[in-house]
Amino acid sequence: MVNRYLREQNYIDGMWVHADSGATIDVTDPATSARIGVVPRSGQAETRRAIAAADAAFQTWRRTTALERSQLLRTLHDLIVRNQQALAELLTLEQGKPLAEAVGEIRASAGYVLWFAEEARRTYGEMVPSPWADRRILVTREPVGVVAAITPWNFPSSMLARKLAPALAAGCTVVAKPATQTPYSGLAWGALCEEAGFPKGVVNILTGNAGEIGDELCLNPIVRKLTFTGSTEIGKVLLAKCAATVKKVSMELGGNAPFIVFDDADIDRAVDGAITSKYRNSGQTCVCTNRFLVQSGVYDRFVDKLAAATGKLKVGSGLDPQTQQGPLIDAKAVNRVEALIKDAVGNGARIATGGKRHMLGGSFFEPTVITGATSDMLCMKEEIFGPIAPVSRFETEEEAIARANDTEFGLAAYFYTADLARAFRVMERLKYGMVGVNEGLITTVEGPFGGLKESGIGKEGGRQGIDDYLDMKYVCLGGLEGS
Ligand SMILES: NC(=O)c1ccc[n+]([C@@H]2O[C@H](COP(=O)([O-])OP(=O)(O)OC[C@H]3O[C@@H](n4cnc5c(N)ncnc54)[C@H](O)[C@@H]3O)[C@@H](O)[C@H]2O)c1
Ligand SMILES: O=C[C@H](O)CS(=O)(=O)O
Repeated sequence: MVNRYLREQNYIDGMWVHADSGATIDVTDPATSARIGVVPRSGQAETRRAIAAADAAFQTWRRTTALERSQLLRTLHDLIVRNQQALAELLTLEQGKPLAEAVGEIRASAGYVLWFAEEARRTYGEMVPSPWADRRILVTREPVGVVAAITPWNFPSSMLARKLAPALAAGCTVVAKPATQTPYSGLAWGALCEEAGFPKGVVNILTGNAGEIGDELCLNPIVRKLTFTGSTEIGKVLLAKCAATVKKVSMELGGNAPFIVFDDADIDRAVDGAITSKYRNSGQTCVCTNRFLVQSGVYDRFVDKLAAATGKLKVGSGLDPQTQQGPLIDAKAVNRVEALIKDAVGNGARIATGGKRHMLGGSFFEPTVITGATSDMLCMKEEIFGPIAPVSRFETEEEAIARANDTEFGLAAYFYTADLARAFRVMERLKYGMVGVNEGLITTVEGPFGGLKESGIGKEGGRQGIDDYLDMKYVCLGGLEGS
């Protein structure tokens, strides 16, 4: 495969290197499982070297000025924008999403870099009025140091952008491990940072044995912060391991988004929002709607319109410009989706459209609407991470809010209503980190992204996104008699 950003080696201390053993991991086409390339199968030793390189680089990088870091990040942003097509093709090849969505992800990545190029120069401190005539009170914010970043396969570029950009802006250095299924978009960040002129060791990207690399990143005391995006299950494992050295942690974890449609909603707008929120990346996003709660008065109309729109979605290769639904990430994901449908139907749900593997075979699956869903079904309780839309009926606002909140997750929630008073009542009672009101696509760098409860800790993007990469220091400046 010819792509100027394809790298099949680790990027450590400014060098492209194989795993010490020379061992590799196959990278496969999500649709067919055919091998498309290899990456290093690294472990603890390579990770230790990457951490040491980041630590050495930090001693200099931390002393660059905010303006210098801002200018380098702008150079990085411009590089990403100029090469968005090549980066998007690489992303679609390894992850499968439609090329248009991949271009959107690359543009979002560039957006995070530009945002934090600007935020780099606004990490203000404070001077607090002193109670003592001979002393002054200063509050400063300083880079935390070496940051470890572990990212998922579903947005292999933008999830790393959300970590690299604020970390570099704050003056930190980074060791990143991309997902095993989609390593190339992560390694491409090494090539981009190298091309932009970031000093060696500031950014280090390595692939390999997730457990071994993860253990070293979590347990090595030189690493002062772990930022993780992935499943709640793995997030809990890493959170516990980071306790041993009391690291700062950011956790962007799983979701179980409710999508509530009230009787007074604009149904066509709600269906448009439902399609976007449910089927983006073939339902493989953390903020995808996981369950639809529809008030009785509009239930039949909403289901009919949603099923009709879902049935029109074009399934195919992500490289085909006509495709709206690419393959799931692998065969395991297909089996999981099938099992959720079987459980729902076995408990009385009905299939309004879809419901089985697509005729294209491989990891392609029919976008599916399930009606008559009830709260005891697995698809209403677990993160689906696939193109299934379970629809359940409700009677009252109280019932909708109670059911929406009845989950250990708290990432994103959506609801549609024309009633402003109801909008405020529901918005204020939903226990979620992010809420879309009459909108199904809410992610933007300006909005602080992150969840509550078992959906995570911390925010990415927004004014708040750089805070997790800074330590606050209080300085009492004495000996100022007569000042
Ligand atoms: N909240 C968010 O912003 C957000 C964004 C994207 C995805 N996600 C979540 O991510 C999940 C899907 O991504 P996934 O399947 O890659 O998640 P995952 O948890 O299986 O893997 C995430 C990353 O952790 C690594 N990993 C796995 N086991 C590890 C271990 N023992 N030690 C160290 N690292 C380990 C993987 O290699 C990968 O790089 C979903 O639950 C989704 O909701 C959340
Ligand atoms: O999967 C989770 C991503 O954060 C989705 S989004 O593109 O940021 O909305």
